[in-house]
Amino acid sequence: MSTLSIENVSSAYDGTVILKQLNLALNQGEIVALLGPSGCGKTTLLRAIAGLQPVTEGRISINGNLLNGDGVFVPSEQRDVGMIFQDYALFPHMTVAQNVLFGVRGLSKLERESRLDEMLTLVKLEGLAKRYPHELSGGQQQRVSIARSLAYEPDILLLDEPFSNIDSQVRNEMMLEIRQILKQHNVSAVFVTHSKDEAFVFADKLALFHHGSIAQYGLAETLYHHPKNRYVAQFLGAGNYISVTQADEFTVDSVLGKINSTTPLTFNKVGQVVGELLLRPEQLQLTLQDDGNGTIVERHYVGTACQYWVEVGKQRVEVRSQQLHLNIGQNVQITAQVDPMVIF
Ligand SMILES: Nc1ncnc2c1ncn2[C@@H]1O[C@H](COP(=O)(O)OP(=O)(O)OP(=O)(O)O)[C@@H](O)[C@H]1O
Repeated sequence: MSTLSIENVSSAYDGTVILKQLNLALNQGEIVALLGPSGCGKTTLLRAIAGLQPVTEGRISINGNLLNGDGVFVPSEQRDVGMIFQDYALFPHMTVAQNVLFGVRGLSKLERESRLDEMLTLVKLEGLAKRYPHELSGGQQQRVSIARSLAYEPDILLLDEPFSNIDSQVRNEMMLEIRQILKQHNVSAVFVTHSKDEAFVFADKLALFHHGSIAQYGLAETLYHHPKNRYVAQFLGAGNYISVTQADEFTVDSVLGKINSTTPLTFNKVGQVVGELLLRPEQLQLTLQDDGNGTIVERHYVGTACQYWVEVGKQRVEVRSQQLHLNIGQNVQITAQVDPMVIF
C-alpha cells in the first residue's frame, strides 16, 4: 500500500483546468520532488494533498484512507499532513518551544516536554527553546519549522520551496541535513521546487510537471538517462541532439562516426534516418588527434571539469571532460559511449 496515492486528480481555478488527471504513488519513507517551471501546477497539487485546494476529479488517499474523491472530503486539519512553507510561517510572538508544540494535542505536560526535547535534539537546537524567531538565524528558523511539522507525527510532510530563501552556500548542507532527519524517522515527504539541482540533492523520486500534467515520474537517474521525451531530457540537463541513420541492428551512423548500442535497436530502418540521438556532455570523450573529427572552439573551466564546445562538421557539440589540458584550436577525436540509446 502506498503512503500517498494520487489517482487521476484534476483541479481548476475559476473553471480553468490547472491539474490534468495526475497519477502519483509514494511509498513509506520516500521523498518525491514536484519539479517544473513556474506556473505548471506544483503548488496546486501540494495544496490539494493538504486539503487546501478543491479537486474536481480523481482520488487522493494517505495510508489507504480516502481523503478526496467519490464524494469524500476530509478537511485539512484532520489529514495528518505537516507543511513547511517558503517563509517558514513561524508565529513571531511565540517562543521556539511554543512554536514546536503548537499542533501537538492530547499529551500530558510531561509527554509534551519530552516531545519538545526530542524534536529540538533532532534538529540540533537544544538550549534554544526560550528564544523567539527573530533571535534565530534563517537556518535555525527553518529547523524550528521542521521540528514543528514533525512534532505531531504527520503521516506525510509537504514542503513548498523550503530552501529558496536560504543562501546558496549553506543550502546544500541544509538540504542534506533535513533529508537525513526525514530518512532517520522514515517520514514520507513531497517537496515542491523549480530547481533540478535541489531535486537531485533532496529527493528520491522526481515528478516532472509540464502544463499541469506529469511528463515523467520516477527515480532521478531514470529521468536523466531515460527521458521519455525531449522536454524531460532538456529540463534535467544539457544535451546534444545528433541526427542518426541506422547502420545495422546494433549501430547507428552519425557525424561522430559509428555509435554502438549494447542492446538491439528497436526499429528496423537500416539506411534511414531514425531521429536525433541524445548525447549528454559527459557521455562524450575527447582524444587529442591531428586528423580527429572535431576542433575545439570554446573552453570553460568549471572547477573539477572543463566544458568544451567542439565543432564537428556543421555541428557544435558540448563535452564535459575531466581532461583540463585541451585548448581552443586543437583537433580532437570525439567518441560517444551511450547505453542505452535515447533517440527522439
Ligand atoms: N488562487 C488562484 N486563482 C487563480 N489562478 C491561480 C491561483 N493560484 C494559482 N493559479 C494559477 O494556477 C497555475 C498553477 O499555479 P501553481 O502555483 O500551482 O504553480 P507552480 O508550479 O507552483 O508555480 P511556482 O513555481 O511559480 O510557484 C498558474 O497558472 C497560476 O497562475
